[in-house]
Amino acid sequence: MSGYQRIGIAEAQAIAAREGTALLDVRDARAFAQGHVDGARNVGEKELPNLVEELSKSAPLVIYCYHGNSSQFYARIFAAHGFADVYSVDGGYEAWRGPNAAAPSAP
Ligand SMILES: O=S(=O)([O-])[S-]
Repeated sequence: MSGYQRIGIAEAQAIAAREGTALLDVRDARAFAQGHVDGARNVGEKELPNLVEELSKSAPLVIYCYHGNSSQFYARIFAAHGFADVYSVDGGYEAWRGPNAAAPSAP
């Protein structure tokens, strides 16, 4: 099957926790530096050609952005390059971090 799936946060968290899953954060570097999901890798459009060569096409690939729109753009591209298990996270990072995460926690 080609294409990608849109998934919610609970499913995204479950898939991201699986061994071998690649988790991509496609927001800008500044947003990533301010906070991101553990284990995520920050990537941009320029890196797409390298990523389609580098990442496993059979391993799950979970992509999130700010709200779940641009991650679909990336997901479509990976799927078109033969990635079999591609997910775009509905709600993006904003949903993933949850309503209680607005303020960074102080040490
Ligand atoms: O990152 S976004 O396209 O969902 S605003």
